[in-house]
Amino acid sequence: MKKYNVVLVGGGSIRNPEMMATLVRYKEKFPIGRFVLYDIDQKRQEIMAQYGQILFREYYPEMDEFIWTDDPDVAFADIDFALMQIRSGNMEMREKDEKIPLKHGLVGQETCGAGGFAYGLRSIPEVIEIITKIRELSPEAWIINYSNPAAIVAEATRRVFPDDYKILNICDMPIAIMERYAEMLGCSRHDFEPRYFGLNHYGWFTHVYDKKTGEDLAPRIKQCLLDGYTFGLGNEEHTLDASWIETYNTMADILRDFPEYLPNTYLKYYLYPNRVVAHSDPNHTRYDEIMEGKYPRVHKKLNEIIEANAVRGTKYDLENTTSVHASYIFELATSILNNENEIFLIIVKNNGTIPNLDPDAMVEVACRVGINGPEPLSMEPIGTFYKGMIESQHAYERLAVDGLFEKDKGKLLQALTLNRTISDADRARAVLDDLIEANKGYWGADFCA
Ligand SMILES: NC(=O)c1ccc[n+]([C@@H]2O[C@H](COP(=O)([O-])OP(=O)(O)OC[C@H]3O[C@@H](n4cnc5c(N)ncnc54)[C@H](O)[C@@H]3O)[C@@H](O)[C@H]2O)c1
Ligand SMILES: O=P(O)(O)OC[C@H]1O[C@H](O[C@H]2[C@H](O)[C@@H](O)[C@@H](O)O[C@@H]2CO)[C@H](O)[C@@H](O)[C@@H]1O
Ligand SMILES: [Mn+2]
Repeated sequence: MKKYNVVLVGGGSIRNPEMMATLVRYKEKFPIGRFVLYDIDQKRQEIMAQYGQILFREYYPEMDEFIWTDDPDVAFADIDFALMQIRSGNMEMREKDEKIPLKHGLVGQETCGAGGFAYGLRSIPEVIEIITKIRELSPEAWIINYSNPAAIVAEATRRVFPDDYKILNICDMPIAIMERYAEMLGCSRHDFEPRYFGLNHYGWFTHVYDKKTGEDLAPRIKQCLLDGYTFGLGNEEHTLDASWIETYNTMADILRDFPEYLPNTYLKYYLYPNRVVAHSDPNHTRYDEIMEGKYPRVHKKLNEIIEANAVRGTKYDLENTTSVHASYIFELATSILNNENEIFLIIVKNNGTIPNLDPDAMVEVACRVGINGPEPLSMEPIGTFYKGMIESQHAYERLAVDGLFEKDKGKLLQALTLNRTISDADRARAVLDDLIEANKGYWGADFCA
């Protein structure tokens, strides 16, 4: 059986332990020849590499080679799959993305509103540079990108690599929501076949079909939510924190106001920005929660494994090492390679899938995915409320990318003014000036006032 060469771009990511452990679980369906961690920060990926050595020695002796590097020429040569998870500007900039808007009384979030805008303008040049390099060295590689904010990153990759069907932009939020529905109904998310539409972090489930019977379970899920079902802590590292639990539980509020479809969690930032700001602490955001929780928790576990291995050469326990996020990525990769044509939600060029939206918009919809890439499932036209919401957000996304590519501050101001979390030109101008200052050296242009 053919073995595949895989590079994980952003090798120091805090999600890497679960990615590597999931790689092991998929070795039958997705056998690996060479596995590469690539990061601009070798020091950051050192601990991941040490863990990987232990893991692969014990559970993946069939792997030919495992390396970690900060050299793109080494990392991207002769690659079949690139999985991209970079955080441009790292957590230091995430803190600014979250706290600067809050100073202006605006939503401060990693991927939405003014913070997501700043992050997007940093991500786009770096993602494009990496994909360009991958294409130079491995023209046929599949590139699965989930570096955020995926919506405007996808808009940029569509423009720069228009015919490249092997670049897939994805998000795990809908799948993480489906995992929560499955807990609610006492089944598995693999029992579901979703239908979904929107932009990334800005969409709705229209149906959640039972794969075996064809029954649409959406009405039951809605009823449970409206009857007061509450989400508690999840089983995974990323669902252990209070802010995420609150976000999951906001889905019921959204549904009470807009009962037609099951909402994505992120709609809370666009539908209730004032409430979100009122409940935010400008000095303690998701950034702080991660630095106090997820980062030390993951590093502690890795250090324990590395120390135990040094003393006893222990067999490390693979239980509880995967995640919805990692599983989803490998489910997608294997559906491509084995031409399984399973359904995934992918960010693709609309091309008439949602008939009454711009054909060029990068929409997130249900697609069958096999060796020839994603094939979107066509939909009925969407209603006026959803169309209006999506069109204004899509205009924001396009203007943000236009402004970056054309080095046009006026378009950046137009973008932020249109964003529903802002909707006011005075506030858009003020926050833009602060973001320009904070992002000097990142946006690829000097957007002086
Ligand atoms: N689309 C989704 O649904 C989804 C889900 C989870 C995570 N993400 C995204 O994945 C990314 C990683 O998240 P995380 O919390 O695991 O990150 P993290 O902050 O723990 O790690 C990110 C890594 O990226 C590296 N990096 C930064 N710029 C780079 C560049 N230009 N080239 C190579 N490496 C670079 C950093 O050095 C760091 O090691 C973020 O963009 C996050 O938003 C997206
Ligand atoms: O605040 P963070 O950095 O912990 O997470 C931000 C990401 O949140 C969404 O993702 C999922 C996560 O990846 C998944 O594993 C699940 O278990 O928890 C998160 C929320 O439920 C989002 O889709 C990503 O785009 C964000 O980067
Ligand atoms: Mn996402």
